[in-house]
Amino acid sequence: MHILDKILLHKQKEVEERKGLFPTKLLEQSTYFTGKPVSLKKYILRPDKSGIIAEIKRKSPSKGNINPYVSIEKTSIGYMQAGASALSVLTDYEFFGGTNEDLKTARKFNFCPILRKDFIIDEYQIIEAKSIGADVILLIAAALTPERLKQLAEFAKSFDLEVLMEVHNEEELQSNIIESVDLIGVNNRNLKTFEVSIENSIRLAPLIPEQYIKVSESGISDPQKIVELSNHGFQGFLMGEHFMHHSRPEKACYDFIHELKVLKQGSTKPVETIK
Ligand SMILES: O=P(O)(O)OC[C@@H](O)[C@@H](O)c1c[nH]c2ccccc12
Repeated sequence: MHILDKILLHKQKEVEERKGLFPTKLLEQSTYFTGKPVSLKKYILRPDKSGIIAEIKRKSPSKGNINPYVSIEKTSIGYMQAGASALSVLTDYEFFGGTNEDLKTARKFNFCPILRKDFIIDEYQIIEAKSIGADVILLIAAALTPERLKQLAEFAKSFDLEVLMEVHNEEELQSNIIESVDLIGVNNRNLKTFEVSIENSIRLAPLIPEQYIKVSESGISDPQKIVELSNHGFQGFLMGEHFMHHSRPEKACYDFIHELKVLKQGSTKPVETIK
């Protein structure tokens, strides 16, 4: 059984359990139900930001423990101060060590778009995302049928949440081109082999219709790759491990964005004359 199937099987049980413990009536009392979400689409396009969606990931099935005791407060604030466009917070506990509390903490300390990174298979999880203060949800094409993906995307839109749809290949992309999706993310990580290659993003880029913001996800650790991906039309870059492996992820994020700025300036600055 592949890892995604394992995760989805567990997620079904987890969601049923949570529905009993925290009924939607209770979730709907959260103050976040009345607030307006912050738009990831807008933030990604802001010229003063890097386009980087910086992720908080404590552990993963491919790497095991990455930074299990990370401070959400310090990291999330530091990521945004470093110039990230948005935050992504894993809320899956079983496989990634994240919790809803992690996202709530990030929300408490930051005014910026926050992506709830989880495996969404049920409307209940969208209400939950709203109740903890998320602005964007992830829908993974490999985890859903096109019909189900459309239903969940429309449900999210009815709560003013934005939708990032994740695809791995042409087929997933082409069977899910729908209006209720705002951003399309190409995952560079093969979920079966865990191999990462940004060539996956580059291959799929021309097939993504203009109206979607293009996000390249996973395996990015070199600022030069961001420049390359930008040249192929990507505006958003989802990065986790490269920062999280560091004891101070926010510092790694700062250094990375600094390097990226220098690279970008280098390509536009006129050559200095030697006096
Ligand atoms: O840590 P990386 O290689 O920089 O990748 C970040 C992010 O793309 C990855 O965590 C991710 C992409 N899609 C997901 C779906 C669920 C959980 C995690 C993910």
